[in-house]
Amino acid sequence: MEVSVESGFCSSTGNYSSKWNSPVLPQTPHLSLPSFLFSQLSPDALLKPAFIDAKSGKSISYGELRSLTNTVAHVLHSLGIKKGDVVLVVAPNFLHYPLLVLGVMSVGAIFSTANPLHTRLELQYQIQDTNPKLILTTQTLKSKLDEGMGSRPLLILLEELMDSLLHNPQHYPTFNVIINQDDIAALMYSSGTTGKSKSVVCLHRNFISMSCSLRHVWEAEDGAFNDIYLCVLPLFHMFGLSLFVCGTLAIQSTTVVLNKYSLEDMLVSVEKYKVTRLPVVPPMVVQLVRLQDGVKGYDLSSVKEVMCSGAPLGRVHMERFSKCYPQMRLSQCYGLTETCGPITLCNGFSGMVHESIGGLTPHIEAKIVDVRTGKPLPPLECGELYVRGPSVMKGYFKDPIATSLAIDKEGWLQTGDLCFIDMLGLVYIVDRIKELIKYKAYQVAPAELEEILLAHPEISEVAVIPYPDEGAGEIPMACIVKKGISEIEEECIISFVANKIRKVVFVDSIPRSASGKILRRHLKAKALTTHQQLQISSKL
Ligand SMILES: CC(C)(COP(=O)(O)OP(=O)(O)OC[C@H]1O[C@@H](n2cnc3c(N)ncnc32)[C@H](O)[C@@H]1OP(=O)(O)O)[C@@H](O)C(=O)NCCC(=O)NCCSC(=O)/C=C/c1ccc(O)cc1
Repeated sequence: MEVSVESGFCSSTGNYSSKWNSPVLPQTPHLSLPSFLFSQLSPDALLKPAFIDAKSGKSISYGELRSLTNTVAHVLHSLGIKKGDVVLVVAPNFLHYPLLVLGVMSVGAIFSTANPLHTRLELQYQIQDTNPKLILTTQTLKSKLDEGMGSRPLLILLEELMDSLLHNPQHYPTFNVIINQDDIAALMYSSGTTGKSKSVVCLHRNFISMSCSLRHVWEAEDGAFNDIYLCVLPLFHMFGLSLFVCGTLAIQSTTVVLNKYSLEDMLVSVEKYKVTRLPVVPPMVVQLVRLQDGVKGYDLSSVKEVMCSGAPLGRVHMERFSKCYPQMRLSQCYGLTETCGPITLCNGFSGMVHESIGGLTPHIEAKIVDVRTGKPLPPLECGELYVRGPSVMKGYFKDPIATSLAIDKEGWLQTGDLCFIDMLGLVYIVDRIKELIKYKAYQVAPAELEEILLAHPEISEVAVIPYPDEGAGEIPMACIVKKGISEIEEECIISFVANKIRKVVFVDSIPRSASGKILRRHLKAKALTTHQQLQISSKL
């Protein structure tokens, strides 16, 4: 086999392998993510804060995290939660969020999340899909979950649960249940490459390997144990969850948690806690550049690295950022909900790599596949990125068809992203093939909005596509064919989908392939020019 040391490309298989030497993954079949993380705890870390609440300064040490995780497991058990039951958490970030994740997993139950910004209908869809036995939510969000539930799961307020846990501490023996690495640890929602959002089955094995990889890569840099991370990313999505439950706990560093992102709160927290690493999504980078004058009053000198992911970051923003903040390294990483966290990272690569999303993380293999021929391509040639490795999901929950379309028999996951890999093994994203819109780095599935819009009596055909926007990255735009003599207007359409469409263009027809599939690329180009023309004429 001819494997290039520089690129990791094997000319006989057409596969790229990670350039990292691979950390040993635990082989014992009986292992959960929490027991793995706590088995690695060093005595030095026991009194060290694992998480700090940015606003109040309250913290939870590694020792407390371990004992409280055990308490949560006992409490959930006493509520009738058993191995394999789904526990849904609908909440924004808070100090004890990671504790709940670990507690649910420790009882052998399946942790699931929902975006607290979801509408009542979206929450209902998720509840019907995963059938949780217990929902944990906040007082403010309760009313969204209360009404219209069919067979009602048990609902507990997080404020009450946390209050009783923290104010009546009890000493429990170590909770004992056999959990296998191949048991399901979490169900997380993703749009995949096509269609409506689906529930991704993440095994303990997936998260354990993610923890091992992140630790291996992050520890390669000096001082990882003393790093202070700021968590401004939502923990109910995989980017945040993987970094702050699998990653930072594995290297036993400290994470400062912000309940809700605002630029000002982020800057105050960076200064107050001397944050060293700042994982962000592109809209935050854009804001840091745009509002740089307001940033000048803050001491940000502690920040070594800003790690950006979740959506593409335009070259122009990277350049502006590097000019404004020359002391901070801006790096990108890349992952999908389906890969249970990052599978490329820039750590370990020096020089001008900031346009790349980094090199493959340990144990991850990749293929760049020619979209027309299906053949693997060598370095510098562009095709769809396929990945394989121990953190790749088991599949989509109760959806073997979607699973087989996403993962082939050899275990390759189709990412839906058009990429190339250079001679140094660095990966670059060129375009997106999948039908997905990234609004503020949140995934928006066109099929979901199209289904709602088609139910409108004055709409005969619709296609939802991404439209570029500097602040949000992309906004969902609906291309609408009106029914008959309808005079329906943009505002009416936007409010019909609870404001989830931000622009509308009216078209005569939706271009489709011979098999009836919407030709989105064609439409994107056409809608873009039509919209620009409309904008120009409205300014005249
Ligand atoms: C800080 C942001 C960028 C801006 O904050 P904001 O302006 O205060 O906005 P909000 O978060 O309060 O509100 C979001 C907006 O998005 C809308 N929204 C809210 N969820 C939705 C929705 N699912 N549909 C469609 N509209 C919505 C919501 O209605 C609202 O609309 P609007 O007020 O009109 O702007 C914030 O949006 C934010 O935290 N975004 C991050 C999203 C995020 O974590 N994305 C990652 C998803 S997981 C993934 O795809 C990748 C995994 C991954 C794994 C490993 C890696 O290394 C890399 C990646």
